[in-house]
Amino acid sequence: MTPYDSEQKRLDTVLEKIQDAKAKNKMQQASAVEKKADVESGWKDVRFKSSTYSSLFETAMSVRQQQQMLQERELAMNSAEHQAVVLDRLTERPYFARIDVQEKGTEKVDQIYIGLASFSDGPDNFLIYDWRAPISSIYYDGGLGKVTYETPDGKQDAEVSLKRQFQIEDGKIVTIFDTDEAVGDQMLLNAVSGESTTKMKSIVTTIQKEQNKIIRNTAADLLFVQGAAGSGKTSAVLQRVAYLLYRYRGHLTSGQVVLFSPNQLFNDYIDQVLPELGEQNMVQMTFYQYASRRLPKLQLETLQERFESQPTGAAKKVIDLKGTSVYFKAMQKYAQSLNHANIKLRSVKFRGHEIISKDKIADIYYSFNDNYQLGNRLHATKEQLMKILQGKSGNEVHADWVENEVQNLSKEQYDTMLRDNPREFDSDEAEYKFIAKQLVMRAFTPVIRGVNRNHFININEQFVHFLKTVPQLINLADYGISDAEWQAGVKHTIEQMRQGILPMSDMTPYMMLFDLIKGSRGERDIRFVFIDEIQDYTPFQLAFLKFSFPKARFTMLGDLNQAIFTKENAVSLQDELSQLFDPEKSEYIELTQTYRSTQQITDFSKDILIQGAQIDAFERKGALPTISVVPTTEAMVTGIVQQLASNQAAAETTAIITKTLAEAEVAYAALRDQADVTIIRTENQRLVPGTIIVPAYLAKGLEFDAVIMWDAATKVYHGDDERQLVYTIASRAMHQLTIFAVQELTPLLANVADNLYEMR
Ligand SMILES: Nc1ncnc2c1ncn2[C@@H]1O[C@H](COP(=O)(O)OP(=O)(O)OP(=O)(O)O)[C@@H](O)[C@H]1O
Repeated sequence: MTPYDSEQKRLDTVLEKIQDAKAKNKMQQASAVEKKADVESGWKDVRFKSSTYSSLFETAMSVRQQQQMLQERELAMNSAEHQAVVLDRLTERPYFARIDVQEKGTEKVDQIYIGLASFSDGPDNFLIYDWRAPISSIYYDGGLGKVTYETPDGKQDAEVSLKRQFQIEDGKIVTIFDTDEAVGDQMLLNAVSGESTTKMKSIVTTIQKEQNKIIRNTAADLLFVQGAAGSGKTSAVLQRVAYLLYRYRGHLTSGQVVLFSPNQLFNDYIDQVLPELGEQNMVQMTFYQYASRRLPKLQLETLQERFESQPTGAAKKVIDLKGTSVYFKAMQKYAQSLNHANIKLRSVKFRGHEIISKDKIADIYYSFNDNYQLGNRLHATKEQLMKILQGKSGNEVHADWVENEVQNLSKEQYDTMLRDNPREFDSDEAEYKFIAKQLVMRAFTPVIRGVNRNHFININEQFVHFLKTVPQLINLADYGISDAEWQAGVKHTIEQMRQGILPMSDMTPYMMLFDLIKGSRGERDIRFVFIDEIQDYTPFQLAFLKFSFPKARFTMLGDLNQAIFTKENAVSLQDELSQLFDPEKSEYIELTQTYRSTQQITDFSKDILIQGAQIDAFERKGALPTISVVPTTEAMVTGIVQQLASNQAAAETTAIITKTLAEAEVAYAALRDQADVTIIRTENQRLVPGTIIVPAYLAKGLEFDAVIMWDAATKVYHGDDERQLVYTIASRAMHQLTIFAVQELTPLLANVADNLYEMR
């Protein structure tokens, strides 16, 4: 029998067993549904009686029991349902690889078939191994011969005698491919040659050795991945989430994994990968969304505003300082000092009148001894304030307004207030008192809530006070900032805050200061935090995130070549991180091989950079990028329309990438009557199939078959600090890169070697 025949025979057997399992699963599901229906009918027996406290308690118990039973049944049903989904998936594609392994010390050679999920027809008889199982790692890690792999019990030695890859379609083996390398190049080429879609796909069959390291790392507190554009950072990290959910099954849920992504479009782009792998998506958000959730009342500067404001001179220096770890430390020092003086307060008011003055609150706040931490101090202050409020509310019963309100109650209102209370009072006075007390309590509720929510801390004033104190905490001259320049910055922030706006550079410090005053202990439930495009975060933001998720392990991905916001700061990022995380528990991995683009596009993009990190193109041939310098915008539009038609004929999805939103609008106005185009204006928009027009800062992390760069002229891209932006734009293209410039090509592209592009 040829290997092909014997593999097909085995496949037939496995598929049959999967069918059997499906039939069994159907029965389990039916019985789970039945049981759930039984429980649901039990609701009829739950009586709602509430005339006395004890019967209320009894009802609650019985409801609780019903809920618990329902939950259990639902769980059984879900796991049966989940199993059904897994079985369906396995029917479609049972496995994609096989390795023959002999573990050290044993005689037997095991045939390990690897697929998206495990499948066994009896205890310990695995017909398919999950790609995340410890032994499956061998497949990704190396070729034939001696190998070592990690198991939960430590390292295991083994010998690999066969590595085989399969392509299976509709239950038939289409190709078999034996290899002695990690993952055969041919297979990888097949995988990356496909056309782009609006959704990212999983890379489970072709994970590369270096990526496998990222995916399976469980030891590091900080895993830092530097990788060129298109080197599969995002892909690896999504596989890593799937791996972690598998590895810590039962102890980790997808809700305890957070991914900070560059923009909402990117969230959209990647949201199918985990479901495709049979897992639920983790929590995904942008830093901006995170901040907005925490500061709902303030209007935060948006990505567009941040990108397009491009401050220079002193303003830029001030902003840069606010992103440093020095600033972070200064803030911590400042917060400490609040234990002794300068806490900014607001009086507590009741019905428009001050009932506890700022001075009184300050007296309380500073009445606790020196070893109180800020959090305890605040807590103890709150307790005192509550006591005071309790006393005040007792006295308030006799106030005139209460008497007035009691008089003005309608009969319905009055009766509602008496509901569930014995109607007989000893005296009219007792009844009056009862009603009055309720009115007072109702009026005090917002006051109590306000105290509970720390409204007596004047965080805005406190923040401004911090800003004003900075010159005493940091030697501004070290950052080339004069006192006057700093004060001008403070003034700007105050003006913005008066309008309810918080500038981007103040956003994180503001949250941090409030957290410090509250003694916040962070979100301790979150176990893994992923940050994509790390080069766009400031050291302050990273320190803040570490503080906000104290129990989490961090995976940070970035490409220092693509730092479009922080620019030159990016290089020092690694040093900064070593201050935040124990170097012993930090791991740095570099991905240099790129998969996204053709060799021609990668070589071209690479040449845009000066002193860029290493980039190795994957050998996939394509057309040279083209550059057209045209006399007018009209000529550019004509050229783009032609290019779009030719891309469309080749079934390539195109993105027209502009520098700013304003340019995107110009492009859209010029093109919309001549071609079918959609403009992406904000990060909250959905990605759609077809040609899109998008500003560069929203295209981060995305990829397209073809990219057309809108107006790469000198007047648009002038500064050397825009080099990374140009690189980011060029590296979004998979197969085709077309660049237009009106009148004069930007010097940032003029230096690219002549043989790397075609001039049109
Ligand atoms: N091992 C792999 N097998 C097949 N395809 C891969 C592999 N790794 C990456 N790719 C593909 O390469 C492309 C780029 O990957 P990805 O978007 O993860 O890169 P990235 O490093 O996050 O890029 P960027 O920094 O530019 O956002 C994707 O289409 C992805 O599917």
